[in-house]
Formats: sequence, C-alpha cells, structure tokens
Amino acid sequence: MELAAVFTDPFVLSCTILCLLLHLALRSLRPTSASGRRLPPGPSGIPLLGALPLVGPAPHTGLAALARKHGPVMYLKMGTCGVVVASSPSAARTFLKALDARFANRPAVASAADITYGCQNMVFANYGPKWKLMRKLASVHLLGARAVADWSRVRRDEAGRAVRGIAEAAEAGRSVVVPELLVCALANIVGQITVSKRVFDAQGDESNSYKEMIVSLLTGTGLFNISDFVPALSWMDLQGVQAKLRRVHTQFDGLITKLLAEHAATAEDRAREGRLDFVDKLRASKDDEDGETITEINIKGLIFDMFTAGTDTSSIIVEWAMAEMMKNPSIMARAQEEMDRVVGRDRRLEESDIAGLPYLQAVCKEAMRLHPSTPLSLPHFSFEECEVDGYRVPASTRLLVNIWAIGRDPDAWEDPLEFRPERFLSGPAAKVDPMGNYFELIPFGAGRRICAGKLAGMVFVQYFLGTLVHAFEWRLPDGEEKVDMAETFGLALPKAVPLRAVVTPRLVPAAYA
Ligand code: HEM
Repeated sequence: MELAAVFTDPFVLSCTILCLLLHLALRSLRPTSASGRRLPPGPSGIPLLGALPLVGPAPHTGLAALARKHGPVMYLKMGTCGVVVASSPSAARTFLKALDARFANRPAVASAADITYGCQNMVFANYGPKWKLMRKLASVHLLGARAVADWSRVRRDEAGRAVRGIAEAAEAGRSVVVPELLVCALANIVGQITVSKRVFDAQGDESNSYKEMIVSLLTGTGLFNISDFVPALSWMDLQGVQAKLRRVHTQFDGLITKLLAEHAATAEDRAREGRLDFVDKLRASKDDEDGETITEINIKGLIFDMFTAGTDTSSIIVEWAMAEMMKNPSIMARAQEEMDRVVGRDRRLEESDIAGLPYLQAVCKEAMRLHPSTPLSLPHFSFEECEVDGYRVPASTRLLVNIWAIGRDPDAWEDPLEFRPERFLSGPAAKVDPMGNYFELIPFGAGRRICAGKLAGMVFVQYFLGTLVHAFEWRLPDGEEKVDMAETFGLALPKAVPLRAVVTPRLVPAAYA
C-alpha cells in the first residue's frame, strides 16, 4: 500500500485515532508513585480529561471545595497536564517564596499565545533574559515608585473628568454604571502614559466596546480550555474559545497598530518638547549589555499588557468595594466622615491625602481580600522536580495559587466572609499589607512574578475609590432593593451584574468644575 493510501484507509485511521485516545486516556490518569515519593493528595480524574470536569464553571470555588477535601497543597491531573494548587497562606509561601525560582515560568497555553503575539509580552513570557529586560524597563519608565509618582498629574486629570461626567449625569437625573466610567478613565491614563494619547474622548459606545474586548480577553484566557490541557485536541477548539479570542485579538491589535502609527507621526514633536512617553523611552533604551533587545512585537505586547492587566483589574476592585459599601451604608458613612474630616468638602480628594486616610486604606484591603481581581492569579510553570511537605512535585507542573480561597481561609481570617475593614485597623491584621509580604493577603501575587503594576494598581484603587466616595452620595436606582453580589469567573472576577447607581454631589459646586 502507498503511504497516502495508508492514512486514508478507514481501518488504519480508526486504529490510529483509538491508539491516540488510549494514549491520552492513560496519560490523563493520575500517576501513582515514582522515585519512591508520592504526589501530593488530590482527586482522581476520568480518562482523557483527568480532573478537569471536577473543577466546574467557577474554578476558584471548585478548586477551593476540592482543597477542603484534599488539602492546601493538592495535585491534579487535568488532561495531560499536572497541576498543583496552593490554597492556604503557608502553601502560597512555599511555592512563591521557598520555591519561587523553580516556578517562575509560565505554561505554554494556546489561548494565551493567540492573543499575546506568541507570548512576546511580559505577562506570558517565559522566565529568562527577555522577560527580565521587559520587566526592568517597565519598572524604570512606567511602573516603579518614581515613575508612578511622575504621572500623578495624568491620574488627577482623568479623575477630574470622571467626576465632572458623573456630576453631569446626576444633574440630568441619569444613573451611572460604575465599571464603565472607571475603565474609560483607566484606559485613558494608560493611553497617555504609554503612547501620549487619550484613547476615548468620553465614556460612551467606543469605551464600552473597548471594555467588552478586555472582558472577552480576560474571560477567554481564564476559562479552563480543554485545548490548553489536552493539546492534542486543540485543533478542534471544542469550546470555541480560541476562535473567539483570535477575533478579539485582531480587533485589539488594530487598536494598538493605530495608536503606534499615530505615535510615530508625532515622535519629533515629543522629542523637541522633551515629553517622552513609555514607548519613546522603550525605543531609546531597548538593548541591554548582554545583547538582549526589545523588538517592535515586544512593544506591542507590552502595550497590550498595560491595557489589559492595568485597567480591568483595578476597576474590578473599586467596583466591588463600592458594591460592599452600598450594601453596608455604615461603612460608606464612616469612610465619608473620615474624608470630610481630613479633606473637607471644598475640594476633591488628592493622592497626597491618602496617607492620612487609614479607613479608606482598610476598605481597599478588605475589597482585595474578599474580591481579588485575579482569583487564581496567573498560572506558573515549574522548571524542575521539587519536594513539598515530603511529596514529589514533578518538573513541568502548572502552579495555581488560589488567592480567592486564601483571602477567605478561616484559619487566617476571623469571620472571613464578612466585609469588615476594621480588621485592618487593629489586632493581628493591622500590620498586613497586600504587596506580597503577607501570604494571607496576596491580591498581586508574590515572588519574582508578582504583579509588575502593583504600585500603580494600589494608587488607582485608593485614589479612584476615595474620589468617588468623597465626591458623591451613592444609592441604588429606584426599584432595585439589593446590591447583586454575584461573580462572573474569567482570568478576572468581576461582578456578574455591573454596578449601576444614582448619585448626588456632596462637595461645593466649584469642586466639580
Ligand atoms: C489592583 C490592581 C491589580 C491587581 C489585583 C493585579 C494582580 C496581578 C496578579 C495576581 C498578577 C500575577 C502574579 C503572578 O503571576 O504571580 C499580575 C501580573 C501582572 N500585572 Fe497586575 N494587577 C493589578 C494592576 C496592574 C496594573 C495597573 C498593571 C500595569 C499597568 C499590571 C501589570 C501586570 C503585569 C505586567 C503582570 C505580569 C508580571 C510578570 O509576569 O512578570 N497590573 N497582576
């Protein structure tokens, strides 16, 4: 028989498919033991998919339930991939501190590669010289403490525009949709500091469709996509996730390409006026002493990171904090009373006021504890085999840190399900900050892959939440009695129903000018 005929022969084809399925099924069963040490405890799976179906549509809650049964360090076989899940502060400390270097990679995930120019960005880059250079340049020119302080004027300006827009809505008797106005403001900040461009003139259809793009990207990449766990089946794209992500990516790439073309056309003006933005600075310092360099694709990848990782994440936390405060009016009143005392009602809140507002800071921490914007963080991937609590964790294992479960761990938090900012004012939690040093509260992750934008994220959340709560009274629209607190799972964890509210100004009229 000729070779071509062999592959079209129905019998040979059926046998090949059967062998492939059998091979996948065997690989997906939980390996028992090897090299004398056992794998960490975890559920057994079913052939082919392993434990994937046990995780359910909201993996952060599904994995938390499994961890209650199997323990805070749990090993699952999902499809053909080994996954270890850390679900307690001490398990997170083990993986993100003691074993940080070994788990510093990202897994090769088809759905991420599709939208990140083949992982040429910082968020999905493997741990190595290119990632280090991107991270260093982003820190020096955009996200480090000095850089974040340098662009406070941009944040002040966008917060002012947001406040004016809300005041106009109030005057016209219109309600406002909190996440829409926040994402519009944050995207405009990111646009200005990266490519000197406000991306949306005002909140409206254009900014709302941008938000939809980000939501689709975060939802799509966060989904437990069968193709990512059984790569041999990825060509079938069984859930249609990749096709959708590729469509949204084409749209997003169109936006970035347009921004970069406009940016190139105005480069000389910026150089003459000495007002260089992130992309200008990246191009001027793109090579390191070891010969590593940032390409134009990396620049696109970094812009993509800043818009996706930098907008919805912060806005989700502010929205949840507002929702919790509207649900608990005494918390809203206490925050407003603190701001009236420290800031007064004659002007808007400034970033420099935040240091004197401990209750506002506590509200932000409490929102990050109960509603972390990336509940399973981002996946890490191990370089080599290691030992954890006497168990063997093989090389090439994916690590998921269940930040959501850790924030609700009853061994770490008293009354963990209650929204109680006071817990951060006195007692054991008073010293806890969310910047990666206290493993019971790690909304930004921890270790060397900790969120590169944690300082910016913290300022966004505190400043925008403070500004909105100080400048307006917030209530639900007529006819709505309860704040809907349901979540939608993706890579991020937004409210299922966007928070809509009716507002009344509470400062002197000049503060809204
Ligand atoms: C409150 C807001 C934010 C939260 C809760 C948050 C959370 C996170 C988390 C959990 C990670 C993964 C950490 C890990 O892999 O262990 C991450 C990574 C990242 N975040 Fe954020 N983030 C926020 C805001 C921002 C902002 C404002 C930016 C940039 C403008 C940003 C840029 C990034 C980047 C570039 C990474 C990838 C870092 C790397 O892989 O080396 N984030 N973030």
